[in-house]
Amino acid sequence: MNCKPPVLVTGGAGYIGSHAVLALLDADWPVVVIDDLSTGFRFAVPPAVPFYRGDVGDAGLLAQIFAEQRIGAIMHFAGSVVVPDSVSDPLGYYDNNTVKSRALIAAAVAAGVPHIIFSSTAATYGIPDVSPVTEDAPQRPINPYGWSKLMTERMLADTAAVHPLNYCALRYFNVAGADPQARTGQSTAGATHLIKVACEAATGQRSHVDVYGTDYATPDGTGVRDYIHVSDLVAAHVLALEALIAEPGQSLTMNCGYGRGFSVLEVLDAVDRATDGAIERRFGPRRAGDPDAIVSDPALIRSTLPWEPKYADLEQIVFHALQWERVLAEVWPREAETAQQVGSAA
Ligand SMILES: NC(=O)c1ccc[n+]([C@@H]2O[C@H](COP(=O)([O-])OP(=O)(O)OC[C@H]3O[C@@H](n4cnc5c(N)ncnc54)[C@H](O)[C@@H]3O)[C@@H](O)[C@H]2O)c1
Ligand SMILES: O=c1ccn([C@@H]2O[C@H](COP(=O)(O)OP(=O)(O)O[C@H]3O[C@H](CO)[C@@H](O)[C@H](O)[C@H]3O)[C@@H](O)[C@H]2O)c(=O)[nH]1
Repeated sequence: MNCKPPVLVTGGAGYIGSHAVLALLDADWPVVVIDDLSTGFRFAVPPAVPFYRGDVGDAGLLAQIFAEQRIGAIMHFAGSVVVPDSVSDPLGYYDNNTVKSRALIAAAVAAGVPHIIFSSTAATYGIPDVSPVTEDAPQRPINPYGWSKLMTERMLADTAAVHPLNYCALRYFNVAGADPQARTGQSTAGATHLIKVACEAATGQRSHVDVYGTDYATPDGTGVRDYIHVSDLVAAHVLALEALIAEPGQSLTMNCGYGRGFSVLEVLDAVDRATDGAIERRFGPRRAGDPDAIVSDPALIRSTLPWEPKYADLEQIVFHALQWERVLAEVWPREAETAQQVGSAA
């Protein structure tokens, strides 16, 4: 008999959340999803998983889910994720990421749900003085997105201090790639993430890739980031959940990255090698708010969790991202259409 309690995955129809659902199921955790499908896709969640289409800020719905499903832990992915949009619509971002996270935390406290894992971000560090970045580096976000996440980290810390709840805030660096079995991937329309954009260009869905800035203080002048494979990232979530359950008095805040940076040009070279192609590169000005380089120091997560990344390799990240792009182009548009028809009929 499976005695693991059901895990509520908020944003489980999105890019990272849908991988978390699969990782939890693969590890025999019962899973329940809440997602408003604002950027997610119903087809990304296996049909057998209980699915609530709704808002993570809806206290009544949350109370209903906690009672109906006997939720024992939450993985909170739901949110708005496009940094430039947070600059043009700060109140929308504070609402969706901060105010609704507050509602979720309050509902968890009211229902006695004892564990929360939260999607935080390297964007809470802003432009770091030193890279690799350790968790005790100053957190000075440079956009509302980063602030909206930092405030949620703070709410969790203050809440855990006075309620019987522990949490794990995972500060993701640059998430990329897709499920190696191509069961899910990044399906976001109009995505802005470099590896997704480059894979769309390599598969003929875009004419070119804009390279934002060539005068950064990096070896080739383009921005350097620490790309983490989404399957390794969600594996860390499952281990973090086990750690929270094992040590209920202890909360955790950890970077999620590999500790190795790649420049924009190195990423484009890797995609070219994988496809034996040559993506057109258009060199342009810097994008506002981009740091030169941001790379994680992964020492804490490596010493805290028995986490052994399986795909810590740019070639594999690109391979899986391209594999998903091909699946998405050929198969999923039909699925998406069907799912949308079902959704609108419901
Ligand atoms: N992708 C990255 O590189 C990255 C980096 C750092 C942190 N994160 C964080 O990881 C989380 C997941 O990001 P993603 O890349 O999978 O984005 P995504 O847009 O693919 O997924 C977000 C999901 O949440 C759902 N959602 C949004 N608002 C909701 C609401 N109010 N109620 C219910 N559902 C809602 C969306 O429909 C979507 O399915 C986000 O919190 C994001 O801030 C992502
Ligand atoms: O078309 C593009 C897209 C990106 N870049 C560059 O590629 C790098 C990576 O950019 P992107 O993939 O957009 O990621 P980031 O801006 O680094 O932000 C991501 O990674 C952060 C953590 O580091 C998360 O907080 C954010 O949610 C997530 O979007 C940066 O140097 C960009 O300037 C380009 O040159 N051209």
